[in-house]
Amino acid sequence: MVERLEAQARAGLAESLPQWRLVEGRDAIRREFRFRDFSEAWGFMSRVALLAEAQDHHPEWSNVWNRVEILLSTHDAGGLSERDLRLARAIDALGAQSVIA
Ligand SMILES: C[C@H](O)[C@H](O)[C@H]1CNC2=NC(N)=NC(=O)C2=N1
Repeated sequence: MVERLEAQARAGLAESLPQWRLVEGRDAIRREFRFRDFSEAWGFMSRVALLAEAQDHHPEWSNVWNRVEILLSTHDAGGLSERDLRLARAIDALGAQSVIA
């Protein structure tokens, strides 16, 4: 059973994951990544897909050419859990290499 995040972890989100934003109307976080072109965006998505499989935790996402939008929430918990934070941190580490600032 996956537990939803406690108040303390929520309060620290802005500091622990500064590039992610809470989604309005839903217990989820999102971040948009931009790359040089589609090929780099797709390469990033491939790496994220492998991560997601390894963590058995999967993003809701979309891609438009060089943009990748990722939303994280834990379906099994009905909202944010530590699993989302763990995946977000790992995605940040991947995305840092090729994102256009
Ligand atoms: C059975 C399997 O472990 C679960 O369905 C996993 C798979 N990936 C998942 N991904 C996300 N985002 N939330 C989940 O609750 C979830 N559950």
